[in-house]
Amino acid sequence: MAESSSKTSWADDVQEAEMTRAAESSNQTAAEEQKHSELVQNEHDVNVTLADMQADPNSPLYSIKSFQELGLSDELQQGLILMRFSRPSKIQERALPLLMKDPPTNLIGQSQSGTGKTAAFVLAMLSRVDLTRNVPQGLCLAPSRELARQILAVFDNMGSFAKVTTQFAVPLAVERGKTIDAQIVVGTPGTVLDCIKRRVLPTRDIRMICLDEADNMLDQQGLGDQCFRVKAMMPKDIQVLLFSATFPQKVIEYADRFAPNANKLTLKQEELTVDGIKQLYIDCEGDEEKYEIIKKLYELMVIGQSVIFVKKRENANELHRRMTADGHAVSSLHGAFDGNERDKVIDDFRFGRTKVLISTNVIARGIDVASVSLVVNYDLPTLPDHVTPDFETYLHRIGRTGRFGRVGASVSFVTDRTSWQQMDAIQRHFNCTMTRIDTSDWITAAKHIRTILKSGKSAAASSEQFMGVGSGN
Ligand SMILES: Nc1ncnc2c1ncn2[C@@H]1O[C@H](COP(=O)(O)OP(=O)(O)OP(=O)(O)O)[C@@H](O)[C@H]1O
Repeated sequence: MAESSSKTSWADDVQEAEMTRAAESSNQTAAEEQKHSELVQNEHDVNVTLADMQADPNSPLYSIKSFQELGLSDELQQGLILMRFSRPSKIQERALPLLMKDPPTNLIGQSQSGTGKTAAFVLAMLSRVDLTRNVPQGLCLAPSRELARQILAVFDNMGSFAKVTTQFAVPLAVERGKTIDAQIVVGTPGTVLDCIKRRVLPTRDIRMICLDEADNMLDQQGLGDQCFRVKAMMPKDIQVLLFSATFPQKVIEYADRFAPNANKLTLKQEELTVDGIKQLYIDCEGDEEKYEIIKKLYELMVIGQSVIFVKKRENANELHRRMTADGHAVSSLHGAFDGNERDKVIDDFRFGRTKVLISTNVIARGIDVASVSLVVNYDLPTLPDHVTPDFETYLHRIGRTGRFGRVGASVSFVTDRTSWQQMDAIQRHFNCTMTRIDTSDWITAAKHIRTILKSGKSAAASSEQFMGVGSGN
């Protein structure tokens, strides 16, 4: 796999929600501290009951088949062993036979966050590669550099025994003047389009195109146009795959146009939320109290790993600055960082070298870090009008925890009438209830969160997933 570094900011970023709204800490006495220290263990050590979950017909991880029955080659099955996947999840069990049968048929695949959609399309794409030909045969598009890079790593790991070659296609990753001959190309739409236009990426032999986070890409003017233009340059009979946890009504028409006559695996609205994620909220008076509360939260809780979502880059910078000044080890990531910085920040987080990541929506979708046990909506996500709640982004954000059967919690901050209304709308939309954390009694509040993170029939995968980033990183 050839991946070169990047030194510029990213034109292909997922659009960040552009809205603005954004904190008194009580001093801890020695006695309090002692009590707190009893509360603050890393609670997210996971129990092993994945097998039980996969036997529960109501779980999105349920399956009755084995990977062997899905007709994958020995090399791909070895890749699964490398990844430590013993049984398929529901989406994998359902999607794989549809994707692998001939003649190839388009597929629109929806399943809850963290239930293994990536492996479904990666395995399907790998299974169609003609290993004797060193030409691009599969193309996968993702809305952000981080997600494209993560998907590439899954291709590299799953395809390692089959010796499938891959190429990363984000700005500056494609060597100047060199024609891409890797069998699988993973990138962001703008760069891929550019490579095709410059005739660096030959499309003649591409048989399959997959859009991950398809609703997000097709719904955004810039990204959507780029995706349609990329597809227009593909062979006419290409197999099209669209995957996401969400397909809101307004995107369905685009999806049907992009993937005509597709088989569809979809979810009902009430099936969208993940049971293992406990949704909490904290009510506070305004920005200053909000900051004091988050500071307190991190003083009191040792949280495995967590992501704090804010609305804008400036807010990420400011929160990073304040928390650092107050002695918290935090990192931050957003679209203004250059490619190398972004890779370093996400790798440090992925490999546990950093524990708290403050970010914009740039990592709201798809990013898979198993030990994230808490997601904080420091600012609730909104549409560009800065008022209407962005339901899909909310779901994707909280889906950064509770991956593949793990437990996790999300905490959303509400500070005023508008954010109350947004939270209320989110609850009604997903028919879910967010539980209030009473911050007037921190001992109880911390205990409450701890209990949530420890409890639950939901459980982790039988082992930590092998989730390296691609070779050369
Ligand atoms: N069959 C399996 N057995 C064990 N673990 C699995 C299996 N399939 C996927 N996983 C693991 O589950 C985690 C979540 O998978 P993945 O990122 O593909 O979810 P997703 O459905 O694409 O999520 P999102 O909607 O957030 O993009 C990953 O760490 C992956 O390695």
